Amino acid sequence: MNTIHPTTIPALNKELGEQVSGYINTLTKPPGSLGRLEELAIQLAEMKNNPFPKVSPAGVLVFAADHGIAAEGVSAFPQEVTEQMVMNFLNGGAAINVFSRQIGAALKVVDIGVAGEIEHEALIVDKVRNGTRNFFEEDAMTYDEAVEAIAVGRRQAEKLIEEGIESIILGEMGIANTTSSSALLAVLTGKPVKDLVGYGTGITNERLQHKIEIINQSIENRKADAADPIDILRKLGGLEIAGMTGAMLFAAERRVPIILDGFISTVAALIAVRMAPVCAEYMIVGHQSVEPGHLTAVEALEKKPLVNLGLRLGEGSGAAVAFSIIESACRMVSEMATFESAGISK
Ligand SMILES: O=C(O)c1ccc[n+]([C@@H]2O[C@H](COP(=O)([O-])O)[C@@H](O)[C@H]2O)c1
Ligand SMILES: Cc1cc2nc[nH]c2cc1C
Repeated sequence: MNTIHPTTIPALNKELGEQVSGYINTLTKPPGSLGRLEELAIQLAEMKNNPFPKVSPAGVLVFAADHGIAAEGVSAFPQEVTEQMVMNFLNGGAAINVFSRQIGAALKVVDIGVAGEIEHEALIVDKVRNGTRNFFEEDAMTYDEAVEAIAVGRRQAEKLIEEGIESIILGEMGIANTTSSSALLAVLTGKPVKDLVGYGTGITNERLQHKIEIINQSIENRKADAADPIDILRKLGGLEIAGMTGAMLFAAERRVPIILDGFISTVAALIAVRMAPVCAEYMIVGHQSVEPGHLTAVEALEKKPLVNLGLRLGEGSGAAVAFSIIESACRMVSEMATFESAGISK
């Protein structure tokens, strides 16, 4: 049996945070006037153990996988779209390609569990299996498969971090993964499914009711142990979700700031945090997704999204758009003049 890699995530350097907070008050602006940018700058300094942290260049890791639960008619799109969108990522035409180029981020696409076989020189194939099983009928993954998918995430994050990225965005692509994420979140938080489920890629109201019923019945069928994040993940999860969880744990171990995207990414984050609570300290929620469960997941992490732009795409797109705000926080500390250096009276 595979075993989960033990995590050794360092605590934040709070003492340095205090010093950076003092320094920010010497910059040429009324104290506190840069609001959340000031909080971000302090949090990043504490994460990176550096008073002048950098988040550029960012790395974007997109994990793609299929879901057996798609067979229950829970998405507005057919399963093949997962594979087709992977080709679009590889050809540079998806939203995440555009936004990654805009922020100068390296983008890697990992096939961790797409149903079909995709061949492309730029695709990282690190596949655990060809999609999860239909969790309405059986466990989505075996214990070994879930642990392997987490290990894939760790391995791919390590490769990207070794290339010198200063922050990481985890994105995903997987038709039906809002169904999986809603089921995971319901068991993780104990909240009613109907309060968490949304339209995903754009289903009708009628289908939404069907999606809620499928999730409720699946939760009853699978009987996941609410106190065991791996049991929940393997029974109701997705391979790309497990991959993101593993990548987040690894990034936190290396003190690399993690920028969360939407609903699926934040549910993966909550699993990582249930496995290793200190991991939450390394996370920043980039944006608030339209998917209703997202806010529940964000609140469970005790976070606040940076922006709300009405996005519900996934791929890491919202995190990439929010990245510039985080970059501004870094530049504020490293580039602004102090009252003393600028000769301005306090
Ligand atoms: O990130 C989000 O908040 C988000 C919200 C709704 C949909 N998505 C994306 O849409 C796909 C899942 O939607 P669905 O309807 O097939 O479950 C998957 O590829 C996600 O990346 C993503
Ligand atoms: C076209 C399309 C693009 C996506 N990107 C992430 N999830 C997606 C789902 C669909 C349907």
